[in-house]
Amino acid sequence: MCDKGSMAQYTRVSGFVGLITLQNPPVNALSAAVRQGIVDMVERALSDPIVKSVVICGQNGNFCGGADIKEFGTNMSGPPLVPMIDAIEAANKPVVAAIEGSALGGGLELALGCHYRIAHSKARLGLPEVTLGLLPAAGGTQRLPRLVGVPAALNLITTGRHVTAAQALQLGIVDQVTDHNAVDVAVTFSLSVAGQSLDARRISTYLCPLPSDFDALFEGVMQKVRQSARGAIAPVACVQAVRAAATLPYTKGMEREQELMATLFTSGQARAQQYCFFAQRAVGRWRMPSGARWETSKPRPVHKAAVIGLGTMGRGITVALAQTGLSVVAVETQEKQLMEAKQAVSGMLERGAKRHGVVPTLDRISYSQNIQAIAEVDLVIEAVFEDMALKTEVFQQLSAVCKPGTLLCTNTSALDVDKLASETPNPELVVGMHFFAPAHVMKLLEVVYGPRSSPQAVATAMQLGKKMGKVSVAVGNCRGFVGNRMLMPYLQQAFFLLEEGATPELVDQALEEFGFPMGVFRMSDLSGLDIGWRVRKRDELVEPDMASGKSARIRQGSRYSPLGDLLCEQGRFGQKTGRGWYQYDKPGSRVARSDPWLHSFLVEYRARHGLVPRSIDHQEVLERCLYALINEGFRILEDGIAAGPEDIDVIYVFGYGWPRHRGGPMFYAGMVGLAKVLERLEHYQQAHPDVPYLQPCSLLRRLVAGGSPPIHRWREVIKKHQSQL
Ligand SMILES: CC/C=C\CC(=O)SCCNC(=O)CCNC(=O)[C@H](O)C(C)(C)COP(=O)(O)OP(=O)(O)OC[C@H]1O[C@@H](n2cnc3c(N)ncnc32)[C@H](O)[C@@H]1OP(=O)(O)O
Repeated sequence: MCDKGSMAQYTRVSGFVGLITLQNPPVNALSAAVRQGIVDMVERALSDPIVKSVVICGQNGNFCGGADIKEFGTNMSGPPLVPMIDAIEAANKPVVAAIEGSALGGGLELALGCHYRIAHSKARLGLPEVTLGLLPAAGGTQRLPRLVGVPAALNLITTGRHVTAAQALQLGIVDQVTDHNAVDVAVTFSLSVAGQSLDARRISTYLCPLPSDFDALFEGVMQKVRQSARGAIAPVACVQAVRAAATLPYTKGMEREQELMATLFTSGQARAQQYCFFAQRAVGRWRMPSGARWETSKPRPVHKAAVIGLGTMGRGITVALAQTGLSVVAVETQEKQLMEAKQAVSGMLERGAKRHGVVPTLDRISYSQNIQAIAEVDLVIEAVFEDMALKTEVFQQLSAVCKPGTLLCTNTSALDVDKLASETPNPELVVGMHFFAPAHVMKLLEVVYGPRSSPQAVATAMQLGKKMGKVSVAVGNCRGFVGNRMLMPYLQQAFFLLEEGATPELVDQALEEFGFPMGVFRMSDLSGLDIGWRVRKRDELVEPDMASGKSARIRQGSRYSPLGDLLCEQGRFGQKTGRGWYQYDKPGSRVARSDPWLHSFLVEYRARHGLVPRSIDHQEVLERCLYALINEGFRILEDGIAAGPEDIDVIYVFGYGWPRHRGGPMFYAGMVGLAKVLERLEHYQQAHPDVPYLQPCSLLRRLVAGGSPPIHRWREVIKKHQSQL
């Protein structure tokens, strides 16, 4: 017997089992139609006198990816989840969840409403709502602590992390794990428990086990969450909801859960985080200005890759490649450096494998001092020192050594990929792969195409990025690409603020309260002030004589702050030298402390240049640093360097610490209001006419003139705007 019309299919199997299969590919999200289907099919199974037990599973080996996130911004219709799950739990026939693939969010909450849960060994479970700015409001915050205890529930709900089936079994979330077909196992199992009392199987009736250090536990978790969430409201609400589970009867706890969810559901933070979810997936559907796109560009197979240059970046890239299962040839010409790198790479692989309980992939890597060793690889990632002449030489060697068709990638954060490509006989095979340090940890990868890069080369780099677990964004070639190009006006404004009266502490505090993990000056101290100094020297911005006088603050016709250069001249390179914008106990130490020397230095500097310090508040810091950065984002869109605002936002959230609950710079601009951003830029530009970065971009003006359309409609405006430029 079978009903195929609905988005939950009903079949009677093994004579007496009602099998309900969710059917909403690709992840069987609980859309209104699916929920209606479940309600109808559960009712049908329970009212059929022949049916002794019920199994719920998902189509195509995937249980359920949770509520349909696309519905959140709409007028939601259809049966709500809570009464649907309560009805399943109240059923008088055993209901078993057969979990294959994922049981996430509402999907896991549905399973928690069932009387038993059987998972396939490869299944993954979790309550990731917090990452969407929400909490598990289909009873998840009330049932999970009752089932697994408060500490484990707090951990899972506030982090949103997924667990494996084995971990879920250990925690007590599932009753059984199988390597066989989970649906078949669940069907057999459901018959074996048919007729037995279900009193002890309804989680909502359990007493929540209370930890002895109850208050200390909640206080500790709340403190941790507030520190790491930096202004995000969902993790805090998650803690409050679990506390309700531990202190209130189930129905009262559910009321609290719903109340907290109501606040989150309509919040700007939830909208921002859900935007991030879809933006992260949208960047995979890349396209180039030539019209080449992800669907029509087939990647080349890559079985063997090489990394050239085993400094910090090369080592991280080698680890990331080996962890995908590729054979890697790691080349470093200096013997000492090669030996050190081998040791470091092995260590990173061993630690990573230990964390994941797997065998390290050391034997996938062969090390060599000889570039001839890469003759047979399918793809090379060059990661030598950031110097054009050196990279050009390496690329010429690569072209001579590699078999025809080998893809040549350069790991660079700023150099001209097109210029490098032009030095090779096959520029179509060249792309940039801008990794972020540490390369085996950071999620972001900018894949940089030049005008001559072939779509196939881009497709291959994008696919390789995905295999490495990266969020890869395809961007055009320009100075700094997307991320670092937008950082320039941000840094510049921070320097100017110091000249005008701010301190590094004030600027950093404003940015950290906004949600960045580190303010701009603490971040500069961490990455090293000498890096920017080297670039500015190369750009001939650093004057040999920093004598007093106004001319020292004008370079190439625009306002310039030599503050960073002056610090570097004093050997203050940041954490590594124990002094930078802050002071540190010793070189390499990470705890930044205010430095009276720096404050006196700023006072003297301002006096020398006739600058009268004024009081600067957090709002001005945020507006000047962030709006200047956003303005550059609009220029990037105007220039076609990024295909859409999602690309920029994903780069900033995954690579630059932009707080996810604020969606990314371009989304944030939309939230603030494009007209307001424009008005403030105009205001600051009038006050600082010698700062070109504050000159509002014409695309921003056009968007405002067009009534500030929502972000998903910007691409239409951009296209029109570009065609008229
Ligand atoms: C009352 C409120 C109660 C409950 C609240 C919730 O349940 S909120 C939702 C909680 N669930 C999640 O956060 C899970 C989100 N999904 C994922 O993490 C992954 O998609 C998943 C399930 C692990 C599968 O990963 P995979 O890499 O295989 O696929 P991908 O992520 O690319 O997704 C494929 C397409 O499915 C879309 N999608 C995924 N989940 C949902 C969802 N819950 N709702 C709507 N759409 C979803 C995703 O956007 C992809 O679409 P595409 O158009 O192909 O880009």
